[in-house]
This record gives sequence, structure tokens and C-alpha cells, in this order.
Amino acid sequence: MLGRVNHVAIAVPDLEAATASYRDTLGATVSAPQSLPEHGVTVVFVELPNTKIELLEPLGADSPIAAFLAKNPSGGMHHICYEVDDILAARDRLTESGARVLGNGEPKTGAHGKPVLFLHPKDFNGTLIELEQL
Ligand SMILES: CC[C@@H](C(=O)O)C(=O)SCCNC(=O)CCNC(=O)[C@H](O)C(C)(C)COP(=O)(O)OP(=O)(O)OC[C@H]1O[C@@H](n2cnc3c(N)ncnc32)[C@H](O)[C@@H]1OP(=O)(O)O
Ligand SMILES: [Co+2]
Repeated sequence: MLGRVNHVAIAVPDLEAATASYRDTLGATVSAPQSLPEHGVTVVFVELPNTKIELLEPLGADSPIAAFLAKNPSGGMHHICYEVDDILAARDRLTESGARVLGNGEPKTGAHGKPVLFLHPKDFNGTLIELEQL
């Protein structure tokens, strides 16, 4: 069911500072910031030869990353995103096996304009999983 790792996400308290670290200290290519109100985050993508790093900063009062940052004030690894060919088939298989698909179970449009879903971290060894259909 799982394809390539699309991105690894890091929640950060200060997106501008984190972007500068990756660009200026680590010498990486970074995208412009993209605000995604439906997801409650602003993101910057760091482009790597084999995958991407997604830097996430909270946006708005109900950001899903606010509680995570309250527990990890200097930031931390937040989720890993795997590519899938058929997100609805993946969702149905996961639901049947007892895994919790977050939200109402319907995919939302993610940062790349593709359908995404999230799986509860407690069902996957303490790791929040995002699935993205290419
Ligand atoms: C830009 C769009 C998109 C993309 O295209 O790439 C994105 O990536 S958006 C990214 C942000 N969106 C999301 O994270 C959506 C899914 N997340 C959620 O629905 C919630 O954050 C959550 C995972 C259900 C947690 O919410 P909540 O239950 O309200 O928070 P708690 O603090 O009570 O957490 C319960 C429990 O789970 C642990 N936890 C929370 N987040 C993580 C995490 N990222 N990784 C590992 N574990 C996590 C948390 O510590 C709690 O555990 P206990 O303390 O042991 O109870
Ligand atoms: Co993501």
C-alpha cells in the first residue's frame, strides 16, 4: 500500500528562523511560505535530492500543531507522509483493520494540491502518519 516517503514534517515555533537555518546554515533550497488556513498551518518545503522536509508553523487559533508545540516548545518531528496510489482504498483497508483515520475520514486537499489523510499516532508506534495520493 505504501509508496515513497513524500515528506517528513517538523513543527517549528518560528518559521522564518527555521527557514533561514535550512537555507543559510544547511545550504538547502527552500520554498516560499504557503498559508493553509484549512489545515491551520503555514508551511515551507525544504527540497532534498530524495525527499522533502515540511516546516510547519501554527496558523490561527485552532491549529492542530498548537498542542504539540506547547509540549515541545523548541519544535520537533511531527509526522511522516507516505505516498499511496489510491487513498480511498487505503482508508478503507486501514479502517477495517481498526486504525483511526483522523477527522471525518474524507481526504482534504494538502499542500501539494493532492488528497491527504492522517492516521492517529497512537495506532502507529507514536508516529503521526499522513497519506498523500499522487
Ligand atoms: C499542509 C497540509 C498537510 C500537508 O499537505 O502536508 C499537513 O501536513 S498539515 C499538518 C498538520 N495537521 C495535522 O496534524 C492533522 C492531524 N492531526 C490531528 O488531528 C491532531 O494533531 C492529533 C494527532 C489527533 C492530536 O490532536 P489532539 O488529540 O488534540 O492532541 P493531543 O495533544 O491530546 O494528543 C493526543 C496524544 O497524541 C500524541 N500526539 C499528538 N500529536 C502527535 C504527533 N504529531 N506525533 C506523535 N504523537 C502525537 C500526544 O502527545 C498525546 O499523547 P499522550 O500525551 O500520551 O496522551
Ligand atoms: Co504534511
